[in-house]
Amino acid sequence: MTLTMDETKPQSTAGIPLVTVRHVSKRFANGTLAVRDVDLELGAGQFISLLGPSGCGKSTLLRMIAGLGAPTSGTISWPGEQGADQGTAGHGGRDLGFVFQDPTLMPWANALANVMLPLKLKGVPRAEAEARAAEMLALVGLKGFEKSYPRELSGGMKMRVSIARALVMRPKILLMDEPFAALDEITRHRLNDDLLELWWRERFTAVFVTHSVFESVYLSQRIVVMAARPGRVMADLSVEADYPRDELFRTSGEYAHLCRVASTKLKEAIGR
Ligand SMILES: Nc1ncnc2c1ncn2[C@@H]1O[C@H](COP(=O)(O)OP(=O)(O)OP(=O)(O)O)[C@@H](O)[C@H]1O
Repeated sequence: MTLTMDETKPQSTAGIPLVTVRHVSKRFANGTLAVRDVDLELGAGQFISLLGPSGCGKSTLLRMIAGLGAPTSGTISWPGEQGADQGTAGHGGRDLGFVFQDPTLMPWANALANVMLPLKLKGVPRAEAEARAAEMLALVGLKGFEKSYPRELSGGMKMRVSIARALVMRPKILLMDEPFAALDEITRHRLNDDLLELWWRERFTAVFVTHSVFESVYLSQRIVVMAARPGRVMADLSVEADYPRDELFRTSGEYAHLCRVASTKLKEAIGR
C-alpha cells in the first residue's frame, strides 16, 4: 500500500472521465471568491474525497458539479453525454444523486414514501416504485423499517434513508456533502463500512466531501486536498490500498501511515 502524490495536475483516469471540471471559479455576489481555477477529472467508478478546512469551497464545488449553482468562469462537462456542458446550466435531469449533511426527509412520510419520492416525480408506476424503494432500503440495511417515520429513526438510520433516496434512481454519480459529520463515531464508522460495501457492489462514482483525514483515507481511492481563501486544489493524492477495507484496515499501521501523509498535506494546504 502506498500513498502517492501529484500536486501539479489532476490525476489521469482510465477511459473517458465522467465529469470534467476545467478552470472553474466561483465568486458570490458579495465578492467572496469561494473557488478559484479548479481543474479536476472525475473518473467513472472512482471513490473521491474532497478534503479541506471549513470554507475552502468543498460544498460550493460539489454543488456546481450537481448543477446547483453555475461557475462564474470555467466549465463543468460530462464528456460521455451529448451537449453536456454544465458551465451555465443546471444539471438538467442529469444522472446524479445528492446527499446533504442533514438527511432532509419529509417528516410526514414514512421511510418507504421518502425513498419513493424521486421515482414518483419521474412518473414510475406506484407498484414498481414501491418495490424499487423497498429494495433500496434493504440495500442500506433498513429492511423492516419501511413503515417507520423519520421521528422514529435514529440519526444514522435517517441518513441511510437519505442515501437510499439518492441511489434509488441508480445514478452514475453520488455526491455527498459531509453526510456523516453530525453522527457519533461508532455510527459513522458503521455507515462508512456500509457505504463502501454499497459502492463496491453498485459501482457508482462517489464524491465525498469531508474535513476528516481519517474518513477520507478510509473511504477513498483518491483525495483532493483543498485550501481556503480562495478555495483551491492543493494536492491530489492517490490512496492505493486494496478493498474491501474493514476494521482490520482501520487499525493497521498502513492506515496510520496513510493518514499521516494525508494529514501533512492538509497542514501544508492550510499553511501550517
Ligand atoms: N451563497 C453564498 N454567498 C456568499 N458566500 C458564500 C455562499 N456560500 C458559500 N459562501 C462562502 O464561500 C466560501 C466557501 O464556502 P463552502 O461552503 O463552499 O466551503 P466548505 O469548504 O464547504 O466549508 P464547510 O466545511 O464549512 O462546509 C466560504 O467563505 C463561504 O462563506
